[in-house]
Amino acid sequence: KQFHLGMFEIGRPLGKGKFGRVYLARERSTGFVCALKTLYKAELQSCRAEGQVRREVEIQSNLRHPNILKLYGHFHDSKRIFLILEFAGKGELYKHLRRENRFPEWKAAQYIAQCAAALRYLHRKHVIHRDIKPENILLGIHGEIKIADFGWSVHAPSRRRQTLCGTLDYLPPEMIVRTGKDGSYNEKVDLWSLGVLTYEFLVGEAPFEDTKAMTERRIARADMTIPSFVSPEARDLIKRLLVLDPEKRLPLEDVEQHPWILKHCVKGSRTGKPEQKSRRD
Ligand SMILES: COc1cccc(-c2nc(Nc3cc(C)[nH]n3)cc3ccccc23)c1
Repeated sequence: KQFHLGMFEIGRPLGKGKFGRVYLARERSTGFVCALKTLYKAELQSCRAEGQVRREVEIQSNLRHPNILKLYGHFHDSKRIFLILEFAGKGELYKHLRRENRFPEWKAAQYIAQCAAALRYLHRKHVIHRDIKPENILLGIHGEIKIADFGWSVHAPSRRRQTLCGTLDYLPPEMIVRTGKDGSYNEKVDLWSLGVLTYEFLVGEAPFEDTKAMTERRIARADMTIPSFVSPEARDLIKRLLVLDPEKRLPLEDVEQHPWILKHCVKGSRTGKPEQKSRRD
């Protein structure tokens, strides 16, 4: 299907992404609301990120899962590339996390269960996300998780080529120090990141947050302390994901069946969750 800018009514800018801005948009003929992400070609060339964007489009446009942000299509003009993306009504998860400081266990467990389901779907398609962190997760209008930003995703197994920029907090040991026989790694990197995400949801900061050098050292030793206010069940899950040996990390099927997840995610079970009032947002 051919798309072009004239097909869309551009709404308010939602915010600024890495290589451009994101706008609310409506497709004129159908009234369909979406998010239009603009990427400036010049900037992509200067950061040699065209390959990442090509991969993002190729991978994300073939994915269909309720917890993965849909990419409906793309087009470009002389200066920009446009990605037509699903609109997630509640925006960036990390803004909610910063505002609330940390999530109650029932909310964190529901988010982690949805991330695990999305990762299971990705891994079945041999796609590694490689960049699971609050900044790359959006929230749908009903508070459901939408994993976005596949700029770093690749087909497994893989060897990293692009130098890593931005935070190391979420990277597993095997992506920091070349221990793997040929420095390659597999989808188990996403299991480590899921452990970091669980910790950050419950504690409000990443487990290895420190100076760059110290973070690398602490990751390489899985050196973290879990505060005493974290429940024993949640602590158990974190410890089973933040394991140095990728092969010994808890598989996603077992994450979804973990006592901490079942306690908070199975309908009607004792969750201690405040009755969900039908709040007007
Ligand atoms: C930096 O702040 C940014 C950047 C990009 C998007 C938002 C944002 N996004 C969305 N939804 C989206 C975004 C995409 C690609 N699909 N659905 C909703 C929001 C609501 C309030 C504030 C901000 C929002 C913020």
